[in-house]
Amino acid sequence: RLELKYGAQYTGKRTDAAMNKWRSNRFGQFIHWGLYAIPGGVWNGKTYNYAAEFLKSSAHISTATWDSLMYKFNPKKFNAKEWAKMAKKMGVKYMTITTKHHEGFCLWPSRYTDFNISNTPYKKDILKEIVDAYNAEGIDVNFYYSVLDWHNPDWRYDIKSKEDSIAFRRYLDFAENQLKELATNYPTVKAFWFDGTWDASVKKNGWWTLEVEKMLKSVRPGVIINSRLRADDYGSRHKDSNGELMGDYESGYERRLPDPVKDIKVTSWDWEACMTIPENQWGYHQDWSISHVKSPLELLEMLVHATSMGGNFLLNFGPKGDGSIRSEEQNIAKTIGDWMAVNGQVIYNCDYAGLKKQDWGYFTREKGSNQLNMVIFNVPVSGLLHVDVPKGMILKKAHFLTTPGQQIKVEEIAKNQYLLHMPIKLYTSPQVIVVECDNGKENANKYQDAKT
Ligand SMILES: COc1ccc([C@H]2[C@H](O)[C@H](O)[C@H](C)N2C)cc1
Repeated sequence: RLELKYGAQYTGKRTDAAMNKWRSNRFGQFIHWGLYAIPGGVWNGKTYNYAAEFLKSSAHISTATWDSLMYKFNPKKFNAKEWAKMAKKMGVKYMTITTKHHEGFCLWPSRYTDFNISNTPYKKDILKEIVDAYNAEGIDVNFYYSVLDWHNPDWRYDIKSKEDSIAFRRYLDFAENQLKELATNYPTVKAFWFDGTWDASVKKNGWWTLEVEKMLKSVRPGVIINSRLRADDYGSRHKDSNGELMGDYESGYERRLPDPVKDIKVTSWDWEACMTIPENQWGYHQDWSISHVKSPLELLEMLVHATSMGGNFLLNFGPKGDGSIRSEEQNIAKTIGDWMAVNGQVIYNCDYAGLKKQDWGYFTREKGSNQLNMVIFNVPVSGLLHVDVPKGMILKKAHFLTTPGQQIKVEEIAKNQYLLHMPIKLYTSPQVIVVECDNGKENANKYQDAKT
């Protein structure tokens, strides 16, 4: 083991109330909103297919030109309460919003830069409106903050000279001041989602990433920090040079999910996957025909997949420059929300159930419950759902969540093996079966192991 000054500060999952709430939330809404939403991936009549929040670099736009978009930020159709109501109906328990993305524009009236909402035609503290509206709906609010900052002249991608280190030190002080400002002025913030920390300049300043984590936790006790902020003494990120996870949860899953077999070890730490609806657009893009756009059921399966492996799922929305929400996103919020309204109990406060993954779908289990949840996406033509249970676990009764009176046949077919008989018919949405189980006595050894 290496002696580290800036490595992981503790091992194992946090079990305090704030982290338990973060974990039980399971489903969150990511919001990417900034100046990039105004052009929406199109510049001088040309559509750029790369991520819309990167248009400044895709279209080689000067900082002066890009920054003048600030004078156009006046979202006439913005209504924080409507956003929050839609999110509530979608069934999210938390929301993470870009307070400042790589462009450096701040959605709050920061005293550390003029490149902020107070100098737009909108003027008002739009971040406060959003935080208040979501909190009023009972939704926790987290702040995304990009350390990478294209606007601030003190930002450096690497430290190659004395001048670089002096400038970058100024930048780190600026960023720490902004973070302290956010943690102080928005006291209900529950977590910080750091991004833009992959460059050499940050990796060479692991000490700062720990200082920021400590500062935020002293200003806002209980606050939760993602692993993406952190670099250790040797520039190792997310996990320190001893392989220990830094921050409070792993945030490396971006537009991908851990494999239910190969990555089963993620069940031993907290983690979150963030996901775009198109293939790779976080900020609003005018033309979604340029890539695959995930369907509501595709995204719902990802949410269940994440829960089944003990992780959170953060689904991204990119509001338009005028503050309205595009119809595809409204439709996804409605469809997922309708399912969550009936079946949310297999997601909220649920975790990895400890059973082997099966083809038909995913297991989840509520903390401390003797009830096993089965969420079925792939109905076998036989109607027979195979379940392998850990030694000592016994399956008793089963029924569809929505029809508790109608039993589903549970047939023990071999040692620690069951088949559940699902009525064969057309299913057009993910089905939920709840199974009463007993973790008690050893299975009666009534089956003969093959002599091999
Ligand atoms: C270089 O590849 C990148 C860099 C940054 C990202 C940013 C996106 O803009 C979005 O904010 C995502 C969460 N983040 C990783 C994505 C891909």
